[in-house]
Amino acid sequence: MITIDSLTKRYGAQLAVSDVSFSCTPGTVTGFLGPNGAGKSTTLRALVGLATPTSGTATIGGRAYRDLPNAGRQVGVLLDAGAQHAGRTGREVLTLAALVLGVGQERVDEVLGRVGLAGKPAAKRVGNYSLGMKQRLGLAAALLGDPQVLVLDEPANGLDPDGIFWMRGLLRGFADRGGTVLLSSHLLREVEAVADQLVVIAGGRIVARGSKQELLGGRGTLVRGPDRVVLERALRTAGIAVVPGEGDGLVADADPLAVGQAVAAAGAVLTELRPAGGEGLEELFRSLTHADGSQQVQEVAA
Ligand SMILES: Nc1ncnc2c1ncn2[C@@H]1O[C@H](COP(=O)(O)OP(=O)(O)OP(=O)(O)O)[C@@H](O)[C@H]1O
Repeated sequence: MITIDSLTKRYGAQLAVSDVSFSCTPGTVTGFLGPNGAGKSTTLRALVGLATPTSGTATIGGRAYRDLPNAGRQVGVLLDAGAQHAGRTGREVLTLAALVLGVGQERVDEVLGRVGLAGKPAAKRVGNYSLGMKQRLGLAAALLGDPQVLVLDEPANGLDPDGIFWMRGLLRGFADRGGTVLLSSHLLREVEAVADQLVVIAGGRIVARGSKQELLGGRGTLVRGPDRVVLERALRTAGIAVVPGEGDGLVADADPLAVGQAVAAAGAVLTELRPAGGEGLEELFRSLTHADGSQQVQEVAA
């Protein structure tokens, strides 16, 4: 269990993180989302003892990271994949890490295979690795101690689509076996496919938090047709409440099957029928990641 409680971190006059609270439970993947400079890395660094909170706490299993006995056996951390020693081979990096952690050398081969670096890639110098290979090596190092918790900062950076798909499977499997995963990203869609819980940060503050279902699932069914008035009448006649949706759409308070049946019974025409929702968080996210880099912080119901 990861618990971030009223965490605030200042760097001089710069308030990097302000009163951030959330928790991550075993068996789940939590996506920690926010635009560049939002405070994700600072929060993760405070969690693993690399930044000292100005106030508040960040704990794992109720203890500060630096108070955990042999922390690497309990928490796998990947913060900066580029930080590996460029002159060592991938295998050497892991062999040294295994010595420090006190795990057997057979674990090195095991994790190399698990991240797809077994064989020739493991014998290459890290300086010659692509960013995607460095991410895989960083993940191998995080998994080496067979931890129950993973803390990963932008782990999909540099991975190609196959690599991203592979990583999702790995993280999902880790959580399904009871592990706790906290991963940061600045891309909503990247974590949506794997996370159960989402925490959105902007300008150092939490702006949305909840299960993926709550934040993206939305409620009701979005419908659109060539004649909005006819469509609305058909739904109301069937006893289905209707409110205006995005653009010229309508959001009906019923599941897609009931909505489709009501519309068919009235002989009305549909051009779109789908579960409503997601627009709120999408919209918030878009407004937080303007192309000009400006940020607007909005409070949304969490
Ligand atoms: N060591 C530091 N000294 C001064 N300011 C810092 C330091 N580290 C981070 N900051 C500032 O704190 C804020 C949050 O930065 P942080 O790196 O946590 O954001 P982030 O969400 O991880 O961004 P990115 O997606 O770009 O990595 C930024 O304004 C950043 O400039």
